[in-house]
Amino acid sequence: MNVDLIFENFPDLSDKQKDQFTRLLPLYEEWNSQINVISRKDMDSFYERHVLHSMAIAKTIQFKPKTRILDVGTGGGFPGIPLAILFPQVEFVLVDSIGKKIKVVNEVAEALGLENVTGIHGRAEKVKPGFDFVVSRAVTRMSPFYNWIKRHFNPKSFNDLKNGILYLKGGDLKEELAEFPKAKLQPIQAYFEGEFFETKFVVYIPVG
Ligand SMILES: C[S@@+](CC[C@H](N)C(=O)[O-])C[C@H]1O[C@@H](n2cnc3c(N)ncnc32)[C@H](O)[C@@H]1O
Repeated sequence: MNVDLIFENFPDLSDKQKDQFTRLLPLYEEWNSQINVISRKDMDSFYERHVLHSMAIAKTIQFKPKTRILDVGTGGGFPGIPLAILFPQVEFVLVDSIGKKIKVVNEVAEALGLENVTGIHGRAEKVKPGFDFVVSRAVTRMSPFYNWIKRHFNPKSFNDLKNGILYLKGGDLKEELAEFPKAKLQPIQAYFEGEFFETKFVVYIPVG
């Protein structure tokens, strides 16, 4: 599984973006040998499980330039780094409570020349508000997550979707999302082929 998977699913990438996506794998291989940010067994399917999965958000919404996005619990930079490559005019703040993961985020962003990425070491609850969207993957259940970030949003939206949360989640979410009647689930399988995506969704919850 290589970077062609990304090029096939996003055929309009510029040469610069293609180069950045191609360089992601060797960069993460290098960093992962020093600091474990991606499970080693997943490195074989890095472009599918991490990069393409993160980019499902971009099939749900095309962020407009100057949109501000917070990636909560980004770990080594997912979904924030692939989205930042895809939307160079959009500002991304990637936060994680583990400092060494944020070191990897900032090193990868610098190596790729991603001037639209800021990595912050800290807790999501404490980040200064002012975002249009919060993106996330594999951090916690929606109820505590919502409480961490519900005051982080700009009141007005200029995108095609109202400001809110875009969360990559899997499994049976009926119970978890029962208290969020406005939640919309978009199956990722509608965008990408592959067994990995069969039970996964982009969950969108408007906030405010
Ligand atoms: C399972 S990892 C997922 C990392 C990344 N989103 C991904 O999908 O590869 C969960 C991450 O959330 C971070 N985290 C948990 N609670 C947090 C909080 N309150 N604020 C910031 N980061 C948090 C952890 O440090 C960890 O790196």
